[in-house]
Amino acid sequence: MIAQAPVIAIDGPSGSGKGTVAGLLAKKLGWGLLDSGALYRLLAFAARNHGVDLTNEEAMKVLAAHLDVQFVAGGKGQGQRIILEGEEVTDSIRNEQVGAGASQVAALPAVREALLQRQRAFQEMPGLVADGRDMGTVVFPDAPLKVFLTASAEERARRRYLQLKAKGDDVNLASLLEEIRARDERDTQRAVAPLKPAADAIQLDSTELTIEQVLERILSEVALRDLAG
Ligand SMILES: Nc1ncnc2c1ncn2[C@@H]1O[C@H](COP(=O)(O)OP(=O)(O)O)[C@@H](O)[C@H]1O
Ligand SMILES: Nc1ccn([C@H]2C[C@H](O)[C@@H](COP(=O)(O)OP(=O)(O)O)O2)c(=O)n1
Repeated sequence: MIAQAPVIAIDGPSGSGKGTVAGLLAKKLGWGLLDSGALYRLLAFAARNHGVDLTNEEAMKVLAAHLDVQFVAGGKGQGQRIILEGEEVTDSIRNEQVGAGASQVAALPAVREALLQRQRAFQEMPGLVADGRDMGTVVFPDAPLKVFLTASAEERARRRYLQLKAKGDDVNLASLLEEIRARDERDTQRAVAPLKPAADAIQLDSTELTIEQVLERILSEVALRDLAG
C-alpha cells in the first residue's frame, strides 16, 4: 500500500483561530494548507457575482463543481492568496456578509458532496494542514491528529472585531457577536457534517491562550505522534 500523506485537521467555530494557526503550522512543517472555509466563502461570493440564489441547491451544486479557483502560496510572512475566475479575492471574501452566505451554502448536502473530492485532492506529501468544520469528522476521518479549537463567543467576536477594524472595515462589536452566534447555531445544527468535535479530537480552548501558545500545544502533539518526520 502507498503511504498517505499525514493530515492535521483543525476544526472549530468562527474566530477560534483555526486559519491563523493552520497557516503558521503549515509553514513551520513545510506542509500544504487547505482553507476549506474559503471554498464555501468563494461559492457564496461567486453566487452573488453570477446572480445565483444561495438557496437554489441544484444551481449551487453546479457552481461548486465548476468553481474556478487557485490557492497561491504567499511569500515570506504572507498568507495564501486566493484567485477566483482570474481575480484576486483574498480580502474580499473575508467579511461577515460572505461568512454568513458561506454558512448558508454549507448546509446544502449537494454542495458539500460536490466539494468533497476537491478537498481530498489537497492531501499530498509531505503532509497537509486542513482547517474547517468537518475536516476531522468527514473529509479526513483518518487524520492522525485532529484538533477542535474553541474560544468563548465574546472572545471570538472581539478578535473578529479587531481583525476587521485593522482592515479598515466599518464594524460593530455587538452585531459581530450576534452574527457569530447565528453562524455557530447554523453550523452546529445542520443535518450534514455539522460542526462538532471528532470522537478522537483533542479539544483546545484558546480563550486565554496566545496564538504562539496554541501553536506550541499543537506542535507538542505533532511531536508525540512523530508526524513531522
Ligand atoms: N489565540 C489567539 N489570541 C488572540 N487572537 C487570536 C488568537 N487566535 C487567533 N487570533 C486572531 O483572531 C482573528 C481570527 O482568527 P482566525 O484565524 O481568522 O479564526 P478562524 O479561522 O477560526 O475564524 C485573527 O485576527 C487572529 O489573528
Ligand atoms: N469545512 C467547512 C468549512 C467552512 N464551512 C462553512 C461554515 C462557516 O460558517 C463558513 C465559513 O467558514 P470559515 O472557516 O471561512 O469561517 P471563519 O473563518 O471560521 O469565520 O463555511 C463548513 O461548513 N465546512
